[in-house]
Amino acid sequence: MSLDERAAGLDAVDPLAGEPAKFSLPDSTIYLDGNSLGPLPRHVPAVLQNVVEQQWGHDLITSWNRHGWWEAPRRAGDRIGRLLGGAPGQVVAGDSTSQQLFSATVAAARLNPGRRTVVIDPASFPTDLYVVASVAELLGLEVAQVEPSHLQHFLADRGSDVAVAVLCEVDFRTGERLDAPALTDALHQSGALVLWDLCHSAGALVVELDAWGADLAVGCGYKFLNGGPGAPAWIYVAQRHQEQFRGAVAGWNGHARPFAFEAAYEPAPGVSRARVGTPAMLSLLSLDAALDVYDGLDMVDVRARSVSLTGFFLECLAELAPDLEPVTPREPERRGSQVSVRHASAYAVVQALLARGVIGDFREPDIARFGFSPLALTHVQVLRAARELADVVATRAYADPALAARTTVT
Ligand SMILES: Cc1ncc(COP(=O)(O)O)c(C=O)c1O
Ligand SMILES: Nc1c(O)cccc1C(=O)C[C@H](N)C(=O)O
Repeated sequence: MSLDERAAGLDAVDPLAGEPAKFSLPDSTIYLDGNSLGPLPRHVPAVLQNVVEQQWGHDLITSWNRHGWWEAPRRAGDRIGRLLGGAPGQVVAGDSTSQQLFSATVAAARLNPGRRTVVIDPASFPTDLYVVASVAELLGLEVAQVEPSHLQHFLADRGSDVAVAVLCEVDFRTGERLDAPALTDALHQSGALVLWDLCHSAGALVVELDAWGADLAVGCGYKFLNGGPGAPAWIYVAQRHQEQFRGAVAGWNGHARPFAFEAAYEPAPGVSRARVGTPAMLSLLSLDAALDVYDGLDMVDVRARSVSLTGFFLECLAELAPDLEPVTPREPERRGSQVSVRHASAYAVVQALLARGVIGDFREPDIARFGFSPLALTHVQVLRAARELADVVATRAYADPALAARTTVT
């Protein structure tokens, strides 16, 4: 069977074949960067227009009550929680991932007093490394950079001093996925807590935070959750830790009685205590609206689509560009919703693809990265993207010196 027939066949039997129509993307574009900025769900502009003109413009301050603005962080949080295997009441949306990570790391150190080490994977997204270093500096803790494959060994030696490990489930460069339940268990056996960064998981992978027994987790709203540029992040605090949870910043939105305007801080019951200040409401309501796309969907089906799209891309590359080196694991359970390939001119390869309407991104030093929004793409588009990539490599279209000049920031 030809690749064209395979692509058409996969789209024809796809139980979620109607999902791509929910997104607004230019016809001329194949968008493979949903792990940096998710595409725009078609219905969101109308919702935002109403938020701006009716809620802000007309209903003004009454919208905090009338349009549920005050509850929006918890409302969006519960909707995100459902996608992460978290029962209601454990997730709240707000702030950036970096800020949530900072708060969650501080909270973890406080939840596990007497232990002086924070473990982090050196391959983490850099903000995680910076945040953990700044928490350690502030609280007088020590940072240990440990590769996940060495974690068991490290814990056998120094586990009794580990307060928390901060781990990204999916490597943002390679797309490799960790065995989160096994690592969570190993850390718990040493008495350590785990803080999962699920930026590259939420909305694309089957995450089971409650079933894993995760302690804390954070992630962003603008990647696979499609909340829009700069959409708020979120934090998960397992029910069992909520009464002791104290984040880095005690702000009035997290107070037990915010509108009593009391001088002394008393944390709100439950996960609301992880709120800090006034949320960026337009962005939060954009995220909340974008989450409608997931209503009624089971993450098992979403993940099946992600595996099918990424697997088909790998299959196409194996046939069309056999010399290209994928760095993403071929085993579906070991990869996120991303395929990365290594190429000495990866930056120029990505630029050449951009000129042909295929949007991926480049990651230092030599990675061309393609992120698959599991609901927005078709297998026919995936094949077209693979053909363009194979052609760019085979014809050395990337060798044009104009493409090698580093002119972009992302
Ligand atoms: C794994 C990971 N963590 C954290 C971040 C940073 O998030 P923010 O910019 O919301 O702080 C990103 C992406 O920017 C990321 O990929
Ligand atoms: N957050 C981003 C931004 O504000 C601008 C450009 C890119 C981003 C990203 O999210 C990058 C992303 N975390 C990555 O995995 O590379």
